[in-house]
Amino acid sequence: MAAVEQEIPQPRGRARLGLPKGEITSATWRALWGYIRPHRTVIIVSGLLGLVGSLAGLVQPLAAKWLVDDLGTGASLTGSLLLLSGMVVAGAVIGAISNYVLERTAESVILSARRRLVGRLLRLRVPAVESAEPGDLMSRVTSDTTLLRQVSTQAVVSGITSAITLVATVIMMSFMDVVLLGVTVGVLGLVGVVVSLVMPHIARATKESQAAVGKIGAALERMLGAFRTVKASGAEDREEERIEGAAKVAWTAGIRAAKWQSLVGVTAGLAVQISFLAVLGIGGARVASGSMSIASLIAFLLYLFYLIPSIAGIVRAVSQLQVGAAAISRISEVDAMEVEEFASAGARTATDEPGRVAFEQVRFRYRPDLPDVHRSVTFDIPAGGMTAFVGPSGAGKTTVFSLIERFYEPSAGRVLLDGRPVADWPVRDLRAAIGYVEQDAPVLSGTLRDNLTFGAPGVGEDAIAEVLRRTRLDGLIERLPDGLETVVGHRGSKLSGGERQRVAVARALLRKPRLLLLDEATSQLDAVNEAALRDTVADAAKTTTVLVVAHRLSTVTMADRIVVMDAGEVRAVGTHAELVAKDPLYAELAATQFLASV
Ligand SMILES: Nc1ncnc2c1ncn2[C@@H]1O[C@H](COP(=O)(O)OP(=O)(O)OP(=O)(O)O)[C@@H](O)[C@H]1O
Repeated sequence: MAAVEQEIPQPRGRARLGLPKGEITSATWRALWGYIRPHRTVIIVSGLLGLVGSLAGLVQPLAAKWLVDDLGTGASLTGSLLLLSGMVVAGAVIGAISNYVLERTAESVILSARRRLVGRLLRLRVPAVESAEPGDLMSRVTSDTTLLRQVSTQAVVSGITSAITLVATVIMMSFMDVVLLGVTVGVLGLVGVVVSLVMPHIARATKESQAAVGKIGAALERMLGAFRTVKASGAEDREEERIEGAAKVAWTAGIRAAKWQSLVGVTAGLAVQISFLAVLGIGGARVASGSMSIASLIAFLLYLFYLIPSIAGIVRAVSQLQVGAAAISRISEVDAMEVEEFASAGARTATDEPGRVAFEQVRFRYRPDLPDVHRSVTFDIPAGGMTAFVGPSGAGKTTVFSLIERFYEPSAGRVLLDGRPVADWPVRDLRAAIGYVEQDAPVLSGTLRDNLTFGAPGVGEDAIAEVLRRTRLDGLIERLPDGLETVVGHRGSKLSGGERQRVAVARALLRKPRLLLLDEATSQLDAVNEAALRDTVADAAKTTTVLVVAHRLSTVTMADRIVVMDAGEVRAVGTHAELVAKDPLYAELAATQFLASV
């Protein structure tokens, strides 16, 4: 049959997970709007509350002016004092409520960002994850999302309310004295120039700092993932240096961001002080010349002080936006990574019949820059029974399983389950039909029960007991004081290698697979474990199709058929006896590689 040429999906991860660029683009605004949109009503209401609080404060200088005017005329101060106090209290209460609502909303923004990211990470395609660092991906969920807190609510609201308050204050000032207003605006204009020059530096430093935090995560994951190897290799000091190196980069970038932020803060503060002095000097002269009243000067000065929080609010908002933009772009990079289509809920097909598997001239390589692992693989495996895949290390045996599970797509040819190309199966339905035991038999942290029911949640106690018996794990469970509730440690470190394998097999069997893929461990098992596993597999082969990447003679001799792979091709198919007689490579493998485990 003719090979079907297909594009190899490119792993887009690494290319996209580099150091992000510095600018705030329209994509940043779009992403920011995406985070804010579900909470827009709450944000607008609390923003309005904040605005009311700020504007209530604006009346204070006016009340102060009336108070001073009243002092001059000898009228009663009670009314003005009451108004002033009322304004202060109302402004403070409204401000506090608005602040609480905003903080609460910000936490909700972080939660929904984390939810979305986690959902996305779990659905990424295998090549996309392989081209990224797990620790860096983790830091995007934990650390970068935290940076959304301010930008998503505080920055937006305080930026807008501060800008409105600033405009209102300036209008009020213009009623007091236009000349003094001109002086003030002139000085403050300088702040705007400095701030706009400095902001991109803050964005860049923050991005570097976050990227370094990602590197710390990656380095930690590497170290903790191979903790015993690190210790056994005496590599503690070197690993420490590595992690410290990333921490120092984060520190340097953080310091740089802090430097620029301080510069902005100082500039804003200085500008206000200078305008104050200028207004005091020029205003004093104008009062002396009779061009304005002392009450207007006092009110103007109060408005000037009122400008401080507005300016600080705008400066803070812009700088938070820079910080948030760094986080948004790192999070958006995960959004850009390739995910699997999950159209179906993972339903089992109606049948429980053993599956049929076929490869038709399959060609595959892991990355475009790597050589073909499968050059032209063709085989046909009928339903039921046990088929062993053998061949030298690196022949592409495990890759056969990865292609059946659709972790990768072949560049040419077809992989079929039940005569239907796996590419046409909804991914979840396809995987629901398969039980897969990887070579290193991963066991997850948690209890034995968690691990057993991982692929079949809700499975009954009887089914668990039955599978435990079949995998000879019943004895182990009885010996353990906590039985099925025993915590197995990180990656099952509290279990022996053989036990881990049997737990992985039991987990796969509990899914009642129509196709069981078993990548046999290359490590030697003791006689009891090996016999237990062999019996389990032989037993499973009665009701399901079992494919085993075999490393043991005991496995191949009981196989119904053996597929011999070499250099990305199938070179022979037959039984043990047939292949020993007709295939020199198999005869050699049988005589050398497998003999050790007889
Ligand atoms: N994720 C991957 N990315 C890039 N190359 C890979 C990847 N997985 C495997 N390879 C390469 O593909 C080739 C075939 O690997 P595969 O695991 O299928 O071999 P195998 O026949 O199962 O070997 P073994 O008997 O040692 O387990 C090897 O050269 C391996 O280095």
